[in-house]
Amino acid sequence: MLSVSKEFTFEAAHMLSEHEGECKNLHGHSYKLIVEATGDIQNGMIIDFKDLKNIVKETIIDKIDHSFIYYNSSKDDVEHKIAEVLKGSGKKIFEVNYRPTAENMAMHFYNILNDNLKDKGLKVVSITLYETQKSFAKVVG
Ligand SMILES: Nc1nc2c(c(=O)[nH]1)N=C([C@H](O)[C@H](O)COP(=O)(O)OP(=O)(O)OP(=O)(O)O)CN2
Ligand SMILES: [Zn+2]
Repeated sequence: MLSVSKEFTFEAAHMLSEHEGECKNLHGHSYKLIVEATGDIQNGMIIDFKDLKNIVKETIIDKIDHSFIYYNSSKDDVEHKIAEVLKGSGKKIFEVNYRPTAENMAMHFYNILNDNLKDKGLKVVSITLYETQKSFAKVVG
């Protein structure tokens, strides 16, 4: 199978309130997202890398970069208070209905991109999301 991939980076903060270790604290990551897509070849390309970049930027990166990833059904009141303060002062929040682990975020990004690329006759082969240099989650479609 022939595919194309593009890498993206973004910075974001989150907290894993249920985590028993350090990750229950508010902290940030320099995330790396790798998007792999496939489809028929037209003019020698599955999709122009520039077009793939624009889709991923518009649907994900621009919304999440330098944000607080806020789990809106968190059982942790502190998380809601942080989000409230940030929202109240016009700071950037990326609101989700799941605990923002690498696994859940990778699944969310897979669904967003699959929906968007479908219109162009393309399919997401895999989404890889690095949370740290050594830890990542991967979804294979
Ligand atoms: N399966 C998962 N485990 C953990 C996740 C996750 O999303 N999925 N996330 C975290 C924390 O967000 C944490 O910030 C990252 O954890 P970790 O890889 O342990 O980070 P370290 O930099 O400490 O890694 P080392 O390899 O030990 O340096 C926790 N777990
Ligand atoms: Zn983390």
